[in-house]
Amino acid sequence: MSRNVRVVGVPMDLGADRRGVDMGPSAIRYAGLAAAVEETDRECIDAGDLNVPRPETRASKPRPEDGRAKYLSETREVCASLADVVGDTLAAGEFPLVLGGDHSIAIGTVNGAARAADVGVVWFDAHGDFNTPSTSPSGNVHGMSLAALLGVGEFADTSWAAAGVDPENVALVGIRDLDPEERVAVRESPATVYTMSDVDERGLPAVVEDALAIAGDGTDGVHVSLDMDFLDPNEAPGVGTPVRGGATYREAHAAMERVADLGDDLRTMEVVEVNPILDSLNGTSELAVELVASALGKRILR
Ligand SMILES: NC(=[NH2+])NCCC[C@H](N)C(=O)O
Ligand SMILES: [Mn+2]
Ligand SMILES: [Mn+2]
Repeated sequence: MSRNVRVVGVPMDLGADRRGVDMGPSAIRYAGLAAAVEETDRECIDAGDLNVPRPETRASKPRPEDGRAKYLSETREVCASLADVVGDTLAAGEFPLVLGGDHSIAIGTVNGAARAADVGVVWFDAHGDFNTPSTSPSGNVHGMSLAALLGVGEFADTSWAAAGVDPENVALVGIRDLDPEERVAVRESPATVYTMSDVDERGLPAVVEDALAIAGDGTDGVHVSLDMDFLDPNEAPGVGTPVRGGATYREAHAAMERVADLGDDLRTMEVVEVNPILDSLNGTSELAVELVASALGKRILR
């Protein structure tokens, strides 16, 4: 993967209950992203941030068509522009690196990635993000994004599903917190779920190798979605929905080193859910930068 990297920030917080995750792109840049990318012998072009409506200035009433999902229409608009940027970046031969923002933006990234190709997805997360408006206990769209882009449940009737993504080519890694109905939905889905118990039994590198093989099987490339709450909160405290028992620092690096082994088959990547307000001295952003570098091929000996 020797393409130039185009960074796209999406200061999105409409899909999460907390303000602050909108500052993620800025904090990740401040933690040295461009220099870390350039250390992997690629040019780092920063496309700036997409425009995201602020919750304080939205039209006062929620739109009835959004049902129980908060800011669904606004999220749809942001994701449509993100999909355009990602699609154009790929068409220009560059590598799109998307910075969140909450995880709802994955709907846009994956739609862009899948616009001109069949893609598989590896979803590193404590959560399944497999709720739908009717199953979500919170109404937060960041907990529905994977279901939305796969067209699960009510999302089957929307145009959210990324056409080029077959759920058979989707693997979730690190899962340890599912809502009751969400658990049923992931089990019924053809997507493969590697929970933290699988990681305990088999080790993370072996699990990640299987996940990447599932995503790459018969597809044109792989999208990697890294929710920073995949990591243990001791390592990554700056996230809105922390869950104990996550990946360690070393496991996360080992996982991203396997991702780097994809080479040119790594099509797109996003890092989401960094919330600098909840962080300790920007450490979660610094870790996000390190993990991006590992995914782009940085190694200890070079
Ligand atoms: N991308 C995330 N951090 N998602 C957390 C989702 C939490 C919970 N399952 C919900 O749907 O509200
Ligand atoms: Mn997530
Ligand atoms: Mn999560």
